[in-house]
Amino acid sequence: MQLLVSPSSIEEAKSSLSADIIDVKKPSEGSLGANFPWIIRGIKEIAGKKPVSAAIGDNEYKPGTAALSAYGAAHAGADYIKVGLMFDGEDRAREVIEAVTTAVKHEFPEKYVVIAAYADFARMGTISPLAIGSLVADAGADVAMIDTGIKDGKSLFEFMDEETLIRFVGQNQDLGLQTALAGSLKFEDLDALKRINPEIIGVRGMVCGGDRSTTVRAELVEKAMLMLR
Ligand SMILES: O=C[C@H](O)COP(=O)(O)O
Repeated sequence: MQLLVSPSSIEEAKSSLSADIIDVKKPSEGSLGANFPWIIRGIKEIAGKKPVSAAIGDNEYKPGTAALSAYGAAHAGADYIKVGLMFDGEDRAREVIEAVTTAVKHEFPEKYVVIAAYADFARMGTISPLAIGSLVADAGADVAMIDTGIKDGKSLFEFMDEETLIRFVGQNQDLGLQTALAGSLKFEDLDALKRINPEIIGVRGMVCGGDRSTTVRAELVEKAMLMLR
């Protein structure tokens, strides 16, 4: 299980360097808020061989806009391009997933496309994460992800139980996809996450000391890495 940590600045990225994947985002612009291309590029420069991920926003149904954002993030140096689906409808999701995957893979076949839907989809009226697996696989994207859309402290586990998440991981594996799980995860959740065993877990609040609007702390990233090994 790889640990993905989401810094919002170059300074925070320096505190995140012991993580497996450095995920650039702008939390003030949403759960999967996109940061500036120069921040992605700057973090890529200090990340060395560590893979860099970039969130491109909690996208509404705008395939062209999402594709161009994904292309921009790939050009800025991201190895993983993370796309949130903040709308409803499987046909519309298929269109956006195909658009972003084509935008990235045409020029950068080696890069990973991560498609995220939200555990709290019911309260937002957006697509269920349980509906995206085949769409992600059909488009040739790589990772199906669940995060929480509204960051009010309610965690992934308040919306989805262990059994459902194990099923999600299994379905993705059958489709040849990796799974990423996130959403106000806490150190106390790590045992359950080990049992669920996704390829990637994503955190910010946990390594900020509980409040994701503060800053990433290097010692908490190291603690999480130790607990996962
Ligand atoms: O990709 C992961 C997210 O940044 C998770 O953030 P969070 O742990 O504060 O919910």
